[in-house]
Amino acid sequence: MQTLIKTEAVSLTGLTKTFSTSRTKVQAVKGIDLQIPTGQIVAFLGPNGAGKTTTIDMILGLTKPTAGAAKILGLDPPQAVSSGRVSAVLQTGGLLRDMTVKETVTVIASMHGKSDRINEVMERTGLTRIAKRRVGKCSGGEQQRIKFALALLPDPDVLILDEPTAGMDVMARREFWSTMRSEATQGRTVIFATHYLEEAQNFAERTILMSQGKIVADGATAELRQLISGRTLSASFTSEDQGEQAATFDQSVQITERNGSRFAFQCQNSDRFAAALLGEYQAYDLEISSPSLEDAFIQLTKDAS
Ligand SMILES: Nc1ncnc2c1ncn2[C@@H]1O[C@H](COP(=O)(O)OP(=O)(O)OP(=O)(O)O)[C@@H](O)[C@H]1O
Repeated sequence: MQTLIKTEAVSLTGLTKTFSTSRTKVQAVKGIDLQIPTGQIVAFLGPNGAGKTTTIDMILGLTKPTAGAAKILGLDPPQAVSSGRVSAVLQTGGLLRDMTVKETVTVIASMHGKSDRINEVMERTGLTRIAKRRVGKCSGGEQQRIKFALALLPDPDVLILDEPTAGMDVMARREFWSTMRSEATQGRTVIFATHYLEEAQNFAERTILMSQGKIVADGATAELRQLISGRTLSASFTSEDQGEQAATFDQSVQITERNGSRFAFQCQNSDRFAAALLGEYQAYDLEISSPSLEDAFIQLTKDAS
């Protein structure tokens, strides 16, 4: 009987990268172990300097790991990339400014032997209407879309995108993700790095949280959402006693900061608590905020240690 072994799209073992400069050593990635099955849509989420780009560069074979290994589709990165089964949209890497959008797509398509896909890919990535524009005249967001089109030309099995919406406004971002959604079908693996929790929430089924070169959480995006679903409410009271009283509203309420008669609380049921603060507890100057990604990282890193 034949045994079918399913190849992982990406497999990282003890992946480590240390950059040495004349003065210091920066441990950008600190021993990551990770398996991404084919067909999964995965977000690498993390603040600046978390190690997302370095990890992606190692997956693509653009940087050599200091220790450990990266495999993509069961192959060494350079082999996988040259097979045309892996494409990337990177932050760096320029386009030729004097060429038009259509010329750019045409040149790369002919290099891949995919000239038949030019019109389809341009249409799908919304480039048809700016086909004659010179690349140098395109906005940052439009240039990102050109890179995206180039990455789609070979019809790759694995698509890797490093902050693909950098430089796009809210509308352009929305449009980009709606195009992406239709591209992420038929078993294509999509891995993207982002700073935006919202992008991970809306698009990825799995989110890998990175902080300071390590994975601090890895799971279904919906679970992550739960984890940071609480709210912070800040309010002023007529007396400190009133603020302390308010903290007894329910078990989820915790005082996180106090400054005289101004208090900050964390709680789960923010709507009900806000109503009680303004009514029952006679609070004023109420502010409600969601925990930032940074807050979540601090919490998760604390939990992990
Ligand atoms: N070539 C390099 N030489 C020295 N340090 C580097 C180099 N590349 C990255 N680093 C450092 O490694 C750490 C991780 O950087 P990396 O770019 O991977 O993070 P990131 O999560 O992608 O951040 P961003 O969201 O800002 O792109 C940072 O501290 C960065 O300064």
